[in-house]
Amino acid sequence: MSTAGHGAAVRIEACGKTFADGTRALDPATLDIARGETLVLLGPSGCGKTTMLRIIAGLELPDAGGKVLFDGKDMTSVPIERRNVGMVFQSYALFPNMTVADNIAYGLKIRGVARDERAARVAELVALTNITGLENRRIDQLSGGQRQRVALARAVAIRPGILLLDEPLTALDAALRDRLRTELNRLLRALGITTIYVTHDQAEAMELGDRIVVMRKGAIAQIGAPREVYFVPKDRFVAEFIGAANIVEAPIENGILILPGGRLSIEGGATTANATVMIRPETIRVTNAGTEALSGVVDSVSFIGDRQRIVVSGASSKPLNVDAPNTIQAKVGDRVGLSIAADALRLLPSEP
Ligand SMILES: Nc1ncnc2c1ncn2[C@@H]1O[C@H](COP(=O)(O)OP(=O)(O)OP(=O)(O)O)[C@@H](O)[C@H]1O
Repeated sequence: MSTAGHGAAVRIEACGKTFADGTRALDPATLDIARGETLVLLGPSGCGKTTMLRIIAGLELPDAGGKVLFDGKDMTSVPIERRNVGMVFQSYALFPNMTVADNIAYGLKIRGVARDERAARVAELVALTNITGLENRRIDQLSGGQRQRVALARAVAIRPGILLLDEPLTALDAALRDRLRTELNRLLRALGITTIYVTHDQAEAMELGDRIVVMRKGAIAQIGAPREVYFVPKDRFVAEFIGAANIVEAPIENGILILPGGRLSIEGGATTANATVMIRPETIRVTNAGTEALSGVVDSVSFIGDRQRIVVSGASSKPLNVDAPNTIQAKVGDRVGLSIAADALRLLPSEP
């Protein structure tokens, strides 16, 4: 028996949502999700992620004119139970008094799958989600992480074409969240189900997503592979939402960024009176003073273990955050040189 490779392609077409009280949760959006792809909807609270997920699930109707298509078939008015979707939410919604095995098999049972096949499917999923040995426990005898594994096993037991996950790891503590994220990644790749994953956690989005949809105030700010949205953010909002970003405002003259602490070459930098430039903290190298075109003074040094965060003032109009190897010796008050490659300076559109 194989559970691999049966994902459906999803298209949402001009799907917007205005609630009865007038709240505009989602501007009309069009989005194609490939068969087997993991697409992450990422954005701050209230940006419309859950609304988009609920429209795909069939829990919410899009405004007039919007369409939801699975493998080219119009599903817009098909109820959730006939969409062949599996769902997992932040809170587990498992049956607390049933055993783990009965929870996982529940959807199979109501679909009339024979007992032997149910047992085989449960055994396979218990192994896949690393909960072997817990089959006969009741849900209320499990830890949070174990419950979330059961919820996942139950959602994929029916072999859905589409798996919808809404912040499934948010309720867990940080260490467990990290571990489950890695496991979930492996599981999604193994199953090949088309997955739409809602989160406000950018690390989760980058690890799990084939593509990330960054959302802001009901609109799509950017769609791209994790590396693309990280290295080539479209605007300041995306730059600051995905990872740490230094945003520098300074003039550019003939391809040279003019900063209080020195001058830097910038790719594609036409002359501009007030350019907005993003610099990721890990692309800045701290060197000896006097060796670089740019210099500043160390404001603070925070040892983080695998690296250190050094804040340097005087180089730019605002202090620069630098992620440096933990071997660099820098003390507060030291004058240091800063080396930044021309392609690490990312010009952003100026905003009012
Ligand atoms: N049934 C509803 N009636 C009215 N407004 C709603 C309803 N459901 C959601 N909203 C509003 O729509 C907007 C988008 O909500 P949504 O739940 O999609 O955001 P989200 O990005 O998932 O946020 P969060 O991460 O906080 O869950 C919010 O302003 C929310 O208050």
